[in-house]
Amino acid sequence: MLKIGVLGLQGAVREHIQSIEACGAEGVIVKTPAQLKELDGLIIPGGESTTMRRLIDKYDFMEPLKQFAKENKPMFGTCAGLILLASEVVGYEESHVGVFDVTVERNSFGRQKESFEAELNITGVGEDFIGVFIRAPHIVEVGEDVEILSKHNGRIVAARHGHLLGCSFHPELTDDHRMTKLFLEMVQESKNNA
Ligand SMILES: NC(=O)CC[C@H](N)C(=O)O
Repeated sequence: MLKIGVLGLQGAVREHIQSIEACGAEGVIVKTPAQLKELDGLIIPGGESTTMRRLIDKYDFMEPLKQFAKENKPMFGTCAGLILLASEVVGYEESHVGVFDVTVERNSFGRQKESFEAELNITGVGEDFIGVFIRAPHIVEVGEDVEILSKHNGRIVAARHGHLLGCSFHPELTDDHRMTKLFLEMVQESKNNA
């Protein structure tokens, strides 16, 4: 059985665990860097990226997270998690984990649209996926080898680069587990290749 961790420092952790379990994998709440060693894949959840970053530093997660990506272990960042994985964040000099070759902009859907739902078509997932956007970032630009999976109103809201996946919205907040399933397929693929 695949073992998927959810970084458990802050944010929508439990909902991701439920989605992972609904897809038939084992979900683990990750509280210490040592736990990363036993995982096949890791989800960085939505929440508040600045708070999560502070906790990543406080609990010495930064190097182990970079190492995890370097070992080609799949990572999936949702909303704030996407911001944490991105190689560039608009308006900030430094990225956070910085392993995902995309530029993101925070809170980029405007004040009047702090939170909304939208029907999305997502490559590899399907049509009519309800994306829940909460003070969501969007992807401004992607690197050469990054595949754009979905756009909303012309803005990129999901992308994949090899073993890395990111989306602007919160797939764990609906009962539609197709996005989690896509990630689990990536994890299985990477495990088969290892
Ligand atoms: N729902 C979310 O994860 C919001 C992300 C938040 N706006 C941030 O910048 O971290």
